[in-house]
Amino acid sequence: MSTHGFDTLDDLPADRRLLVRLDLNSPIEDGTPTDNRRFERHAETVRELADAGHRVVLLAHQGRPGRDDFVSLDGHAGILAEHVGQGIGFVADTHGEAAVDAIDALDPGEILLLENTRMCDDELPEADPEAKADTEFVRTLAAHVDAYVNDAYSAAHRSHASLVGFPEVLPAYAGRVMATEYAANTAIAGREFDGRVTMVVGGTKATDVIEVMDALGDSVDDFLLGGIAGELFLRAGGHPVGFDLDPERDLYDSQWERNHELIEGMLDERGDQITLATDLAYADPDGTGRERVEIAVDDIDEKEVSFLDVGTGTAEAYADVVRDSAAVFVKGALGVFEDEPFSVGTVTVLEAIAETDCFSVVGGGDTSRAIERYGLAESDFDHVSIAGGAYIRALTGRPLAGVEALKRAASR
Ligand SMILES: Nc1ncnc2c1ncn2[C@@H]1O[C@H](COP(=O)(O)OP(=O)(O)OP(=O)(O)O)[C@@H](O)[C@H]1O
Ligand SMILES: O=C(O)[C@H](O)COP(=O)(O)O
Repeated sequence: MSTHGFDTLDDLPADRRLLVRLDLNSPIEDGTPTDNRRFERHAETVRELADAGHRVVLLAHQGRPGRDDFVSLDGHAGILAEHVGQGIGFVADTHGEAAVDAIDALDPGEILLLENTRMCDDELPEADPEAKADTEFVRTLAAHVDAYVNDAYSAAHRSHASLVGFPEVLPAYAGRVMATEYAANTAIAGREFDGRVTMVVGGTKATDVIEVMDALGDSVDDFLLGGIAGELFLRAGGHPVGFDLDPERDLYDSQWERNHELIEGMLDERGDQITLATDLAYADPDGTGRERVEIAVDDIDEKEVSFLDVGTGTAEAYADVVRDSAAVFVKGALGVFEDEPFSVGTVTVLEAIAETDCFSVVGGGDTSRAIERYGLAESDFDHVSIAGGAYIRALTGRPLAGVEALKRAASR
């Protein structure tokens, strides 16, 4: 058993038929997943298991039902195979006859990916591990394998069937990514810093970050906000931003409903710790759609456009705070950095972190991609985590459901 209280691949017996949970949740462009660090890192675990002669059955999720990024894992199999350097079979079934037949037909060293776990009704919503273990999904697949490996650290904060159900009924082990990320993020949670501690908060998952901001209020001096969370805080301050203008897209309003009381309370009680954008950028509707236009927040008087980045003045002010910090934690991008005109906020802040001698962690499956995309060196950051929600929750010292399940399995 590892010092963290769970078993790892070092404890795994030979010649197993393994169910291996990865997190391949990726940005989807035109229905297809885009390659990213998650494939590269998980490929090492998968290669190690296949090379050792195990039969490897992979589980992963993509998106959420009802969202544009809720697609089949067909495309993921090909990208992962490139990184592993070996063919990966794919079956468009989560736990039916086709899935079970394909599992039973595996030879030693072969790899199979099953369909998006979230296409099975038993996977979501969150429930306690015993209830998840008692689902048809878990009972069916568990009967066709010998052991379970969880490598999906970045999804370990979710109490879903594929993360907490299997370790209740099978011998369970942490994969290499799980063990490495857990060790790094847990060590960060216990560190003390001699100087200002800053957290840069953005991205689309405002609900995740707002809860964590509330919990970390005593250990972080400055929160610098962008992305969807940033706009929801501006909305709470009475600005006409942070509303869904496209009825097809649900980015702001439901997260506002869920969090506005918490946001208002934080602004009242610790508003001096929270820095919001003073200018924002949007795409010129009269241009090609990619031309960047900036506007001061105080000059926005109607809900007319969707904002895609913080403004240049905000980005520079945030970079100044970074240069004056002993530690900087990033969760979520300050804008839609994938579209270069709207990368200014994210890249300006990341460059300031890279140039400054502060302790730095950049987290988030999407956000960590900005480092390579804009030519920054990973070595200029202390830790680049492929996890988003799990990494920031770890900073609060809160347990992760998937990790707790591995610990229970090891103690049985
Ligand atoms: N104003 C905005 N409007 C729409 N999308 C935005 C905006 N600002 C940032 N984003 C998007 O946020 C994404 C990154 O944040 P996200 O919340 O998905 O976190 P993450 O880094 O992927 O972490 P996790 O691993 O939790 O998913 C980027 O892909 C970026 O395009
Ligand atoms: O991408 C992630 O952060 C994880 O895979 C969790 O995804 P979720 O936020 O859709 O549960």
